[in-house]
Amino acid sequence: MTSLAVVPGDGIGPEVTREALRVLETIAPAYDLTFTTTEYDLGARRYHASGETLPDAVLEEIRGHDAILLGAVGDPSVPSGVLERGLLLRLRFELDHYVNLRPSKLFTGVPSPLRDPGEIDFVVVREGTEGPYVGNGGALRVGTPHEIATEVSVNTAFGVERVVRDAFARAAARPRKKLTLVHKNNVLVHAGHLWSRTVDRVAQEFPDIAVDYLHVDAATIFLATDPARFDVVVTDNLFGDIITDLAAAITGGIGLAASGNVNPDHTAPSMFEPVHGSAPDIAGQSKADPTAAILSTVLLLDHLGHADAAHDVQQAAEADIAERGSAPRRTEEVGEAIAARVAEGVRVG
Ligand SMILES: NC(=O)c1ccc[n+]([C@@H]2O[C@H](COP(=O)([O-])OP(=O)(O)OC[C@H]3O[C@@H](n4cnc5c(N)ncnc54)[C@H](O)[C@@H]3O)[C@@H](O)[C@H]2O)c1
Ligand SMILES: CC(C)[C@H](C(=O)O)[C@@H](O)C(=O)O
Ligand SMILES: [Mg+2]
Repeated sequence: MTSLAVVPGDGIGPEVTREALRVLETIAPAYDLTFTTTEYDLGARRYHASGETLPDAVLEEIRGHDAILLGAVGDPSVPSGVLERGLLLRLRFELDHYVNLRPSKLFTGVPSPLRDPGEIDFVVVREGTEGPYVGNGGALRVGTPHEIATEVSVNTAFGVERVVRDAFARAAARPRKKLTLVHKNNVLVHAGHLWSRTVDRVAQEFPDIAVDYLHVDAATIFLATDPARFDVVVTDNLFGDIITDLAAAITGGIGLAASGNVNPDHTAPSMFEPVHGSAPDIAGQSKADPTAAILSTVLLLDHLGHADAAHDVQQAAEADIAERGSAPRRTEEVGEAIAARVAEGVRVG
């Protein structure tokens, strides 16, 4: 019995989460899995009704689950940052999701905007609990011409080392055995040198891994011109946020990009969600591609130790992606098609 906390959230979040759950329910019987789901009404509606973003008691309830499936958070009716920080980042921080795992693969049949993309298959290991995201800042003389705003990036030896170790272990398990540190150590010398020194030190324990370094600005050049050079990328919270939207764009779009907020030590449930946001511009119109949410369930299944089930869902999604034409499909059509392929694969297998 696997207990899932489900946070559909805002905008297209509920639309894509519904399809992800449909696929999980389809794969479950083939592997004798049982998912019990508890849905949490968190996001803009709750905020307007009660002023709450993530009450402590709800956080503790969520903590009691095996994993979390999240849709997206954020709404134009709520001041920017309230839900993003108060709900999404709070979950990542409180549940110690220090590995934000974001795989990027150019699937067969997907047109890349790059003229000559080559083979794109890399994973970004984005630090998830530190950096400029920690909320260490403030503003003075707000609204005056003399306003001063700070947002201090916090990087600890402990936090950097644990995510760097995780990235090396992932690189060691992949055939190309390459790790690229992406930072900006020519300018952000305090944080950057901590990251570089940590990578150099941990590298000594992984002599088979080829280690590379790119400044983040140059990394965007290579993501657009030679993405095949990347295998495992390790980077800080903010750089990882930015380069993974670019990574999604070069591999067919944000509708295909999955992520896991992973607590590798299993001291709290990990959380799986598409890389994209609540997309208010298309919300409520069944236009959202649920593939990213469905591929996030692959990461969820893998994390919970159900590699075979994960493989089946991945295959079903990739088969659908390979054969989808350019005609727009409704959100539920895509979910139903992938679920049907899961069911078919299950029957055949
Ligand atoms: N993890 C999250 O919950 C998360 C991630 C990013 C942004 N956000 C929040 O979402 C809100 C909107 O942010 P944004 O506009 O910068 O980013 P966004 O990812 O929501 O949308 C960017 C563009 O991509 C499109 N898009 C996104 N997902 C899609 C899908 N599944 N299928 C088809 N098209 C899709 C949107 O229509 C939009 O044009 C903000 O409140 C932001 O803070 C939340
Ligand atoms: C909404 C925001 C807090 C979030 C982030 O910056 O991590 C989002 O952009 C993402 O990529 O998951
Ligand atoms: Mg982002």
